[in-house]
Amino acid sequence: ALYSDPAQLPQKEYDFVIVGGGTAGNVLAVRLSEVSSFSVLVIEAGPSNTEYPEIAIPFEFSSVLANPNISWNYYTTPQIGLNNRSISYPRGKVLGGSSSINAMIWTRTSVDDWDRYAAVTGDPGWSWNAMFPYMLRTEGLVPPASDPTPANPGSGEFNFATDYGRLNPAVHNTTGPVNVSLAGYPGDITSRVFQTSFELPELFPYVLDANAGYPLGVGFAQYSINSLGRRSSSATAYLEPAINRSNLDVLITTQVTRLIAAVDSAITSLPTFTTVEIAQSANGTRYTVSANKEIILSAGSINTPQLLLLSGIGAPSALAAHDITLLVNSSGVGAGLQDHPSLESQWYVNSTGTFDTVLRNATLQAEALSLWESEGRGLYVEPGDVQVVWKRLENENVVFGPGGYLDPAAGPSSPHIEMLPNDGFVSIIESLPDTGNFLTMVTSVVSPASRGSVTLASADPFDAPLIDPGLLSDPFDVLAAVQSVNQSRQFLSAPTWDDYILREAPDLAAAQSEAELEAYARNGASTIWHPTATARMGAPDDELAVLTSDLRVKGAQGLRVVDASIFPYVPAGHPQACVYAVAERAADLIKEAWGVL
Ligand SMILES: Cc1cc2nc3c(=O)[nH]c(=O)nc-3n(C[C@H](O)[C@H](O)[C@H](O)COP(=O)(O)OP(=O)(O)OC[C@H]3O[C@@H](n4cnc5c(N)ncnc54)[C@H](O)[C@@H]3O)c2cc1C
Repeated sequence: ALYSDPAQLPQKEYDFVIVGGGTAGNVLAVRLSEVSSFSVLVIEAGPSNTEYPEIAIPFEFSSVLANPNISWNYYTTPQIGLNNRSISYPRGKVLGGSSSINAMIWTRTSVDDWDRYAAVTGDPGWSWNAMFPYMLRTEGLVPPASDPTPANPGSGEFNFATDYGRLNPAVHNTTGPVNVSLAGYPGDITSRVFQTSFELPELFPYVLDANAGYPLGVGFAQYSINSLGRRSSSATAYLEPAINRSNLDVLITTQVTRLIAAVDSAITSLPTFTTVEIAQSANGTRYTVSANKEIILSAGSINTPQLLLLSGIGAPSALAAHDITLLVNSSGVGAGLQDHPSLESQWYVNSTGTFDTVLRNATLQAEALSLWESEGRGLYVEPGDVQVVWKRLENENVVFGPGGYLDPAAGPSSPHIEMLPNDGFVSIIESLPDTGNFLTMVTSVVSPASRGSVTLASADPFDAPLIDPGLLSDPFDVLAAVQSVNQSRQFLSAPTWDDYILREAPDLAAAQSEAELEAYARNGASTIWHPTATARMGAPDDELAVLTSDLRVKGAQGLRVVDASIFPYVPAGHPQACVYAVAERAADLIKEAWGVL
């Protein structure tokens, strides 16, 4: 059942206490409560997703992510690589967590990404082949909104209405909880993006399905969106159907303030975490709830390291600075934050068919919203993009050759760069100009070399931690960001764009020399919101690994981390599908540990 007041909770003890009803937390809640003898409590700091119906509208995601009632409203520290700018750093604070506020792009990344996780942890269970069944388990592929025709491979000329060679059904599952679909609205540029892969096949080959482990090329993006054009989140896909289970309780609008080790911990060699302290506000009453079996931290890549530190798990100096008693010496907590720097570059286009036209016209917006509501059709069923381009750097041999950079990508199947062609003006920094129609290339460095950190600003759990993603702090990432702009220009040089592209937006047009492009990147870059690796798993002898490969906190008992913090490297793609798959595997690891699998 759902509770919003800790005083109303029917039990003080559960087998499993899950901290965070977000992407991973809800998967665990549902999988663990499948075992009728387990009792499970989820504690979520934010409200219920059902109180915010706009969460369901894909096209509204940019206002949803900025809604202060369902986000932690974080900012980064001044970023040296971004000319000392502090940038907004939204994280979901609502049931579903960031899966309720994200841009819904669904990518499993590459074979090499997963095989690297297996290699660095020494656990073959994290390899692509071993994780593939979990990627399938979480997914329920459905036809896109307003497009119920089954897949029908085609090639060459692209016709949105009849050509469905847009994914490979053999690598998908139709029966899992999260609805995944292709974009349900054709947009203005879809056929030209597709055509580019035929006009420049050496540079931008067509890839039928980027979720088959080999993403490089131009392909149709997949989204966590259902056939009615509604967002599918861990709240709607996992939690809602299970919320009435008698062995599952969910407590919302309540923050876990620290984890408490059992008093008799001192007599065992490792502290055993058995209890969570919770509160609804900084000065509110503190309550406690206990876990008979395990506490599972699924608070996300910012709040998980914050909670570990607040609970005495971290580097001795980081804890001493805030007078927190050290229980577990773990210097990797918060240390390895990795994120994807992104840039938005705009071109003026010779069309009125982009979404800019709708965004400037309240009547058209109301019509689009009503079409979405009544029929699940039209512009509002997708977030503004349809396809995605995954690329490695040009002149790789030069970039990574003798005297060059170390290649931060996991291997040859992993991209360095992502390009997302958007059907209108998209910018985190500027608002929509009064006139003109646009194409935006949202580009990101998806295999970055930079790393940053999450540290405590104070010992008060209601204070935001210090978030330093280190964006563009490594020179390789600057080079890759510059190349992402060069490659966008190359992409739009295909003949199919000749009668469509008018000119570059002024700030882009001014960025021509290497130095100008670097300045353009540093002035314009932000994040595509993929922080990871703040409590990473690793091999037993890896001192900076916070977790063993079965996601237990090293040096402690009774405590696991299951969320985006666990990745040793940021996945070279959008991480949500990876987080779901990790949580599915984690549920099996936990069931196995307690003898029910
Ligand atoms: C704006 C945005 C856009 C994105 N776009 C995409 C995309 O298009 N595709 C993609 O694949 N990925 C995207 N991502 C990333 C992806 O959504 C995340 O990597 C993923 O959802 C993280 O899952 P998680 O379980 O680690 O954390 P979350 O889903 O964030 O869950 C953590 C939960 O824990 C709760 N919590 C935190 N601290 C506490 C506490 N102390 N007590 C109680 N509860 C707590 C939070 O409120 C939250 O609900 C995006 C992210 C954002 C923010």
